[in-house]
Amino acid sequence: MDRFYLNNAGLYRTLVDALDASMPAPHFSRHKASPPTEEIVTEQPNEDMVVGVRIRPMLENDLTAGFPRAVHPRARGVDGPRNVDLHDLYNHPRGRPVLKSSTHQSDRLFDSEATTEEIYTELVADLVSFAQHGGIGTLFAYGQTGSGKTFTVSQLQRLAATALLDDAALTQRKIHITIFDLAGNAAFDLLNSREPFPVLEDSSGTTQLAGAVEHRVSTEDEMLHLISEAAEYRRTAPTLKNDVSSRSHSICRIRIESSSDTEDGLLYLVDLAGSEAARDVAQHGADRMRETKEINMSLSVLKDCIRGKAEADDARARGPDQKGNKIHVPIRRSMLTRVLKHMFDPQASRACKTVVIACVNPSLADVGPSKNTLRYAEMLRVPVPTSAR
Ligand SMILES: Nc1ncnc2c1ncn2[C@@H]1O[C@H](COP(=O)(O)OP(=O)(O)OP(=O)(O)O)[C@@H](O)[C@H]1O
Repeated sequence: MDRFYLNNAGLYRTLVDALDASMPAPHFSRHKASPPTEEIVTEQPNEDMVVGVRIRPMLENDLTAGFPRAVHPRARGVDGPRNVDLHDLYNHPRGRPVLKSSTHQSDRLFDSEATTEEIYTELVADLVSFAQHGGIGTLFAYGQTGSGKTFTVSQLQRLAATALLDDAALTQRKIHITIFDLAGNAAFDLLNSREPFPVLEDSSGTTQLAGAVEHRVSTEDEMLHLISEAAEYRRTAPTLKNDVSSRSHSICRIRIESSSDTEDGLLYLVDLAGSEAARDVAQHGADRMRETKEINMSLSVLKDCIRGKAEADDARARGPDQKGNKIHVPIRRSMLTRVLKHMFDPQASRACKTVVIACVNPSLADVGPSKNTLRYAEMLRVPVPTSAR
């Protein structure tokens, strides 16, 4: 496929340049929330579940190989700067290759030149403050291997550490950090030499990280040091797209002790394992194939849980006779969703806010996985009703 793209790079550029950027491209259908009821219900984006897209810059090896850029922010003024255009090239059996374009929606878009500081300010600072006030804030970075997830999350961890330990009011409160890896059905403590530990459920159904060491931190330097130590222990393996690809989900959990009787605030920063195409692992044998299958399964369960919870909330907000309680959220189907059960459990009482950053590599070489990432991101967006009369 790479050869096909490179051989037709000139034609591809001509076809993309000839497009009218102000016209919306046909976009993939997005799964809608529940069908309308007799009441009039207006919808707005779900503020508790924000989906952003980060387009990483083209890297030196994409540019030197000659791959054009295939992912672009939609021109401002038509459907706003939040949407992304993606142009793929298809081999036509009876003629020259044809361009197939699609537009994908997001709540917030960060193009290649955006800095992680901007992402922090616009999306993550709110989660940190929410956790400081006793809520549970969770950030996920999702995307194909080599799309910039680890780059993004590692910088966000540092920015969050600075914000938390810079805050004078908070220095009175105790802050604890745990960083661990989930690979298949096993959990490993990245702040204890990658020691495995069990994930258990207590009698009240709450997930417990039995044996994972929680470190109390009092200064920014202490926290940054622990974050660097954990990065050293992360499980990585080379893929076609990334020499140090993360083959596990890495979870940084920061607990902020409450100063009153209320529950402690929690902040989860999750760097998900790269969704990797089968062709990337084919040359690495059966173990890697199994690992990739497990990763893709857990990412699919994560999507089902995020959607299931949002749909249950949505149905409940639409009225008591809706089927909110009957929507199945498959929390138990993967270790990742069991660990993050608090987010998905329709019966959970604690307030949660979630941000997903879908990371994409803009190169034409990765256009297929980028499309999958953008579709995945769209599926996580479940609008909420704002009013009913
Ligand atoms: N916004 C960015 N600016 C500059 N370089 C970036 C950016 N995002 C990613 N990169 C670079 O791209 C490469 C791949 O990034 P990274 O390792 O974060 O990908 P990943 O999505 O975590 O991959 P995997 O899932 O395989 O672990 C790295 O060399 C990283 O430095």
